[in-house]
Amino acid sequence: MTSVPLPPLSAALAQYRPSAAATLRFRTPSSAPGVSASSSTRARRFSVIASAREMPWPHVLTVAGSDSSAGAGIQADIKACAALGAYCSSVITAVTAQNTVGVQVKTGMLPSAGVVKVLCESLRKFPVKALVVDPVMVSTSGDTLSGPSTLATYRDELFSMADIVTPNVKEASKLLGDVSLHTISDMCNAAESIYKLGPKYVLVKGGDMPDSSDAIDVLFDGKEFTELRGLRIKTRNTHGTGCTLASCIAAELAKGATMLHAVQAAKKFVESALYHSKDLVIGNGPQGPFDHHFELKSPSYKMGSLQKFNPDDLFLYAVTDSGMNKKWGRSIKDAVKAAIEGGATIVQLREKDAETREFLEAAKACVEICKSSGVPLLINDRVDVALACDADGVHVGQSDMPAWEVRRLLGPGKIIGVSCKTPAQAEQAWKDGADYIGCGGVFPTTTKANNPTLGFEGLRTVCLASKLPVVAIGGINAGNAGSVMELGLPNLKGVAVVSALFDRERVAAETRNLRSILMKNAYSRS
Ligand SMILES: Cc1ncc(COP(=O)(O)OP(=O)(O)O)c(N)n1
Ligand SMILES: Cc1nc(C(=O)O)sc1CCOP(=O)(O)O
Ligand SMILES: [Mg+2]
Repeated sequence: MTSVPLPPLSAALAQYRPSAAATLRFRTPSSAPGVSASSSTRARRFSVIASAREMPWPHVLTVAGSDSSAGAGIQADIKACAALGAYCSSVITAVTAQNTVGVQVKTGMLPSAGVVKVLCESLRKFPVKALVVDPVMVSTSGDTLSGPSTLATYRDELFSMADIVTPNVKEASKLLGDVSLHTISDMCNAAESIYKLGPKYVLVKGGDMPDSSDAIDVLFDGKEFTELRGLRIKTRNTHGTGCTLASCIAAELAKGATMLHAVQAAKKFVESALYHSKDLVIGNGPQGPFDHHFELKSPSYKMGSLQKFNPDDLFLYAVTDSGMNKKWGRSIKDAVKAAIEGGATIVQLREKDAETREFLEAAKACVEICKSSGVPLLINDRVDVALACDADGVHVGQSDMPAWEVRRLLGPGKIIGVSCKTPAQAEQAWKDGADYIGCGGVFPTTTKANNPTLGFEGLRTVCLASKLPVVAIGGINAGNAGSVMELGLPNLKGVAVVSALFDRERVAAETRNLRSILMKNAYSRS
C-alpha cells in the first residue's frame, strides 16, 4: 500500500456553492468478488455526497479510497455516478493494491522519480502486452506537474519500455530541453527526437498549437509521419483530454487494434465527447471537464444502437437523379418514398441540375420521409444543403470538398462517404474521418460522364486496402448485382444504384426486386 496525503477537503468542496447541501456518509469497505484485497482496504472509507441544487449538473463529491482493480472504491463511485447521470469528483484517502488478472497499462501522472523507478522495476518483472505512456508533466491548463528528476527518469528508463508516448507540445518541448514548437514540422522533429529515446511510437498532440482551425497530431513510427487531423471544438471543457486520449488508445490496443487504428479511434472519441460537452457547465473555473458518457444520451443509443452509422445500411443504396425522375414525371420526394417502400436501406440526393432553393425544399421533405422510416439520407456534394436540411450526411468525390473539411463543417455525428478508385484514396478517406467508401465504376455507366470503369479487380483492390466499409457503384442492376456481392469481400457492404431504380417506371417494384436478389445472395453466403 502507498499512502498519499489527503488533499484539503475544502479545496474539493470549493466548487460547490454555499447553498449546496453536503451529507457525510460513512461506509466500511467491501471487497469485490474475486478480488484479493490488501490490508489497506480495511481502512475506513467514507463518502461525502453533496447535492448541489443550484448547479446545472448533478454533482457528487466522493471521499474514499482508490481500488486499483476498479471494482470498488473511488473508481466504482465514479462509474456509479456516471451511470446515473451525475458528475463525480473525488478526494482519495488511501491507495490500495488489489488484483485481478490481465494487464494493459496506461500511465498517467507519476509524481516523483521514485515512483517512475518503481513502475519501471514492476514492468521489468511483469511485462505487459501494451504500455501507453502519457508523460503528464504539463496540464492542459499549463501547470507544470513534474520536476527535472522525474523528467530524466521518464527519458532514461520508462520511454524505452513504451509502445507509445503521447506528449502534448508543451510536454514534448520540456522533454527536449525547452525547444520551441510552433509548426507541424517542429512537431515532426520533436516526435523523431523522442522516438530516439526508445518508444515504438510517438504521438505529439497539437491541440494546444495556436492559430489552427484543426487539432493536428503527429504520429511517428520510426519511419513515417502520419498527420492526424481532428476538429478543434470551441469549448472550455477540455480538462482531461490528454488522460482520456491515452486511456482510449490503451483500450483500443487491449481490444486488438493496430496502433494507427487505436490512435484514430481515440481521437474520434475525444472529439465526439468534446463536441457533445461543449456547452456543459461544471464548476466556475476557466477549464471544465467533459462528459465521457455522452453516448448514453444520444437518441441512437436509446434506440439500441451506439453507432451513428451502421455499415449494413449500405446494403441497397438508392442514389437519385433529377433528370431521370423528371423524365418519368415524378418529384424527388415521390422517388425517395418509392425507393424506401421498395426496401432501400440508405438514400442519397444527387441532384446535379437543381437550383439551390428548390433542392433545399425537396431535401427537407425527404429528410422527414427518411427520418420517419429510419433510413439515413445523404446529400451529394452540397455540404450547405446538408447543413440546412439537417441531413444525416454528405457524399463527396475526389474533386469535391475534402472529407476532413466536410467533417470539420458537419461535426462528428454525421455520415461522410467518399468516392475512391485507388488504395491511396481509400487510405486518405479513412485518415480524413470518412465513414464509408463508394467504389466504382464497377461496370460502364452512362449516368456519370467519363467515369473510368474499374471492373471487379479494381473494386477488389480498393476493398482489400480499405479500412472502411465499401459500397460498389456504376452500372449495377438486377442482372449483375449478385455477381458483385459474390466477390465475397468482407467490407463490401452493398451496391449503390441510380438508373436501375430511377430510370424506370416503377421505382418501388424495381427496388424490391433488387433487394430480393441481394438478400438471396446474402443468405447463400451466411
Ligand atoms: C455511393 C456513391 N459513390 C460514388 C459516388 C460518386 O461521387 P462523385 O465522385 O463525387 O461523383 P458525383 O456523384 O458527384 O458525380 C456517389 N455519388 N455515391
Ligand atoms: C454517381 C456515380 N459514381 C460513380 C463512380 O464510379 O464513382 S458511377 C456513378 C453513376 C452510377 O449510376 P448507375 O447506377 O446508373 O450506373
Ligand atoms: Mg461529387
